[in-house]
Amino acid sequence: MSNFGNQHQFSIYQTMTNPDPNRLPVVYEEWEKKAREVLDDGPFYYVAGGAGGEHTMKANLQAFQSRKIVPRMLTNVGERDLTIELFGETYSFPVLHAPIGVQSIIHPDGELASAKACAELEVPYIASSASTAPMEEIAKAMGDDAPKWFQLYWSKDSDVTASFLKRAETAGYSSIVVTLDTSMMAWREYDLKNVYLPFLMGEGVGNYFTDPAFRSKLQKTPEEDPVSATMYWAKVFGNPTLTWNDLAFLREHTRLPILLKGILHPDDAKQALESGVDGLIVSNHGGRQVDGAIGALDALPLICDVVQERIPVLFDSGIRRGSDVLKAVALGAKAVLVGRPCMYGLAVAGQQGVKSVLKNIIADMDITLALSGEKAIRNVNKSLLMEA
Ligand SMILES: Cc1cc2nc3c(=O)[nH]c(=O)nc-3n(C[C@H](O)[C@H](O)[C@H](O)COP(=O)(O)O)c2cc1C
Ligand SMILES: CCCCCCC(=O)C(=O)O
Repeated sequence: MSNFGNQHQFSIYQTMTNPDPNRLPVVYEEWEKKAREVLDDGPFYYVAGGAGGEHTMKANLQAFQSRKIVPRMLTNVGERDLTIELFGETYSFPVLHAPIGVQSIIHPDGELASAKACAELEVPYIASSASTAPMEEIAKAMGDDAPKWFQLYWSKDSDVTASFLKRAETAGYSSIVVTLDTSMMAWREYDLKNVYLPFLMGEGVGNYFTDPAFRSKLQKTPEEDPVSATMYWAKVFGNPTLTWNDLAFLREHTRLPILLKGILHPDDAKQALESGVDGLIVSNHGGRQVDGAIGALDALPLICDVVQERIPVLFDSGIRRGSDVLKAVALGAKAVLVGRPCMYGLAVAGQQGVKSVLKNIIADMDITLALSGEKAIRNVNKSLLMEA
């Protein structure tokens, strides 16, 4: 049973009789609207926008709408258990903070605010390779006991990749999420229109500019010559030549569990199983990479059919409310990652905003679980759902 759940006894009455003193939004759409008010066009559309005509971004939300929960009655749901097990650890909820880079464009406290909000809630924070703050600072801000994972952008410079893996392990991260769908930036129409790419303004390079392997490749330090350092970053950030055979390199350089993020095709799930990775994250990067790609929730049951619970499958792309978490879990996800909603929380109210967004999703999930007739999130399965 989760401490957070026990301490706070999620109930709509409790929430209403103890209203948030800061009067932060509750409605997801209001967080987004308020974020729009506080952010300039460049940063707002960088976060909110997707690839191409944003068809996949819309398909992500549509995939949730087309599945309906069919609640069960008289099942004694007085006590709920929201905990899950992953890689030998017990986590309080089936909810993690998605890896999100360049958070300094959203709030001056950036990743440190988000990570601290997660630490307060016992929600694992996945620190992005493209964070503005270096991974060591994020880990320190969270504290030793807070659950933290590291997301790897697999650099063309293998010394940098190996160095990131070593640093993550030393800093106390407990799993490595390898994002496969972003070897290069997609065609993002709003960013092109706004001529806005945060990396070219020195955001999101905190892990690179502090990295000994990265620095050793430069003629002048990033402090002396940030332009040349940024050019080297652009050259080595991603590696579109990678193949499944290259995964052995990652295995050789870390003893931590490795999860592959961005899996959508069942044949890739088969390859992943053969390559011996420890987990998968079904994701289309929130519709930010391949416009026209399958809605992520539509891909989830296809991947879970192949995996057959041999390794954990996690999910992201479109989680907005508690019922979305339930639907993803019912379709086979062990846990979900929350992305854009946290960034709207960060924009509006920094650490408190991220905390509030995550707390609301978890409370909504707990109540919806109970009202659907289930008491343990780990027992939720596809019998909870019907296709509309
Ligand atoms: C502003 C922004 C930056 C992101 N940066 C990263 C990143 O650095 N690494 C990564 O693996 N995914 C990144 N993502 C993708 C998220 O991890 C996640 O897949 C996506 O946000 C899920 O879609 P949703 O936010 O619509 O639910 C980013 C997403 C956004 C919105
Ligand atoms: C050069 C591409 C960097 C992308 C890093 C951030 C990200 O993942 C995103 O979706 O934006």
